[in-house]
Amino acid sequence: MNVIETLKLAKRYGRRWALEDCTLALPAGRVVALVGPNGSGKTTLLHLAVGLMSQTSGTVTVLGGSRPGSQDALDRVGFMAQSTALYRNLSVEDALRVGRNLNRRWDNALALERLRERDIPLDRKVGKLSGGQQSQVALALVLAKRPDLLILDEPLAALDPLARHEFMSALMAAVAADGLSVVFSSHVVAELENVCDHLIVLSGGRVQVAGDVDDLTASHQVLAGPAEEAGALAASLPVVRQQWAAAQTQLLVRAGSGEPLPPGWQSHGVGLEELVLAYLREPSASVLPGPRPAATAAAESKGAWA
Ligand SMILES: Nc1ncnc2c1ncn2[C@@H]1O[C@H](COP(=O)(O)OP(=O)(O)OP(=O)(O)O)[C@@H](O)[C@H]1O
Repeated sequence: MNVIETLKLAKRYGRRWALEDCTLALPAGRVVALVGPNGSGKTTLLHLAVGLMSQTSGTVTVLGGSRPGSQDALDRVGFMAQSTALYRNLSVEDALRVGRNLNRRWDNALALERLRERDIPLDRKVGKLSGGQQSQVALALVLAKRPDLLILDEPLAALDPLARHEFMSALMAAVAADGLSVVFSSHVVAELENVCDHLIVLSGGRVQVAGDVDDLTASHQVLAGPAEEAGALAASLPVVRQQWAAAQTQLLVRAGSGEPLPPGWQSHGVGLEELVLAYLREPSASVLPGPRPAATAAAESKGAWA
């Protein structure tokens, strides 16, 4: 099952396209990182997936075919907006009460346990808590919905490094305990490595990279060697990014040809951060090896997109 599936999804604000020709299939059971520069369309994509706005064209479904905003999706999708969107004048206890009244699958005991573990006082007004505590309250509330899919829009943006670490630990513990699927957008590229197992990079409203992290890192490598031979080598390989340092050149390439490297050249593997930064710096480079959405396959078999 795909937890989010889009087919040629597009959104226009006035005359400006925020998202274009977006075809994705995000498999269940993964922690998906959605990365891209400011204004690349991350929030737009997430808001379309939770049904907070409607698309200009194309389709989007969640959890194997539900329409965003439908009762099934409302019950099973948890969403944490960019600004945690809590009522600042409510006490934590009252925020729990509101959640309990609004959600059919609400697990109050789970929320209380999470808050107690983090020493968050239930009688304190949400607005009087620190930013880190507020994000922990928001996480406790959204997890109390017992979602099958959790969508988080830049959950780390306002947090210091320690609070970021605590937030991600709490999130990963919940993923391990409940097996839920997570999609989150983030600018904190350095911290994705140990967290996500699927990656989407958006650039200028278009999908630039999509795939499982293991596949992406296995299908790229860095070649380093003398600058004078770099041109000929680069011409024969799919180069994502080329960098120069003194007499050395580094090429980040997609799966090499298997041909032996010229003398003086070495290759090594690539980490997720290096890979993401290379694609962010080269918006014209693209790799889309992710699984084909079922909807795409169905449409193609009917000749709809021929
Ligand atoms: N309500 C709106 N009205 C008009 N244009 C909008 C609106 N919301 C977003 N946009 C534009 O759509 C594009 C994509 O915005 P979006 O917020 O989806 O990007 P983002 O990748 O989430 O950015 P950031 O990382 O800064 O949060 C941007 O050019 C933005 O200016």
